[in-house]
Amino acid sequence: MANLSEAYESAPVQTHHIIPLDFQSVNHVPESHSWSNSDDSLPVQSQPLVNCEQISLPIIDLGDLDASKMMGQACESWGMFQVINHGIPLTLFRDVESEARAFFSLAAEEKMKALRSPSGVTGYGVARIAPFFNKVMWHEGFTIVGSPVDHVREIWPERYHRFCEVMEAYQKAMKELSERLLDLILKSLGTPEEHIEWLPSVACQGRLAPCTALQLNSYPPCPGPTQVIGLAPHTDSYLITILHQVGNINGLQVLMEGTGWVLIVPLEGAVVVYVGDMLHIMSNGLFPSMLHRAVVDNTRHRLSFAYFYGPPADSSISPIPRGCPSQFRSMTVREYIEMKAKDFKGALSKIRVV
Ligand SMILES: O=C(O)CCC(=O)C(=O)O
Ligand SMILES: [Fe+2]
Repeated sequence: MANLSEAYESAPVQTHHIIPLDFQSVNHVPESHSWSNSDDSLPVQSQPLVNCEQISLPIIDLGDLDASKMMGQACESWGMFQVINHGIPLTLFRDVESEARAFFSLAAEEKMKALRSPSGVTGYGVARIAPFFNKVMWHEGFTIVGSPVDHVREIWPERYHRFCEVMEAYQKAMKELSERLLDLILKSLGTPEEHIEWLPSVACQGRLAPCTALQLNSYPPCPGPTQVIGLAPHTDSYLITILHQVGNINGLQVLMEGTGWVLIVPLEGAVVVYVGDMLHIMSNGLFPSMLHRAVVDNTRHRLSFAYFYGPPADSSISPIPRGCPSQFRSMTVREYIEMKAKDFKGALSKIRVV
């Protein structure tokens, strides 16, 4: 996604919206992080942050002959599903976990050496959506677009190779999985392949690179978990997100119409796949891009890895013609990312035409 950098450069973030709290040095929730009585409010304030309802998301076996149909149904009804038999070795998840833990357990001043720049994408920092809220999230992250080498070498001049190799292997595996999943999801929509030249299955030599990013999320244990929010409610921007939740620590919640916030309990070995805004647009609103958030634990350090996959930066996205009027105008991936970086809550409604 190196070629999307300009979209982010056009919306630089102030340094205080990048530097995370030094979590190791606090034993109470500072006012800046206490969301309990803030105007931002937690959108559905009446909903408990913890002990909320749990749901069983559809679990789809990638080897199932009906996988495409099942994915289409899950995307339509839930905006998400879990995948098993995805072919990603458990050892790869463990390697990413061990590198992520090595990084996030460093002292704050060490992690600061890998800080994201105000107009950059790769590096250490709080979530990009931070400027849109008055309160600060109980979260630190490491975003990787392309290679993290320049940032990690600052910290580990001797052993940065290992971190980079593991992240590269994970990005490669996630890219392949994203493309398999997208082929199946788009098939379920009856997409005429020749209309989408960037589709993996139509891939030809010289194909433009898709926009991808890997986000390592860290939610340190919190002395007041009900006062804080790990990641504030948001939808993801690209086509699909593949999320791996480390261990059996609950955290991911999704806002379901009529029910409220529900917990997506981690399932060992499975990944959660969700529809992002661009797939919502392509499906002409048929597949919802769900609002989701992360809550934190009071004793355990939760990690999650989110991989975002989108079309090449200059390709245009628009609803796939399926006989109904288009709900969205077409725009390039770059334009959409720029809009969302400036107005993350209003971007989708700005391009809605009906
Ligand atoms: O940590 C989680 O469960 C959610 C992460 C997420 O939504 C994101 O990185 O966009
Ligand atoms: Fe997300």
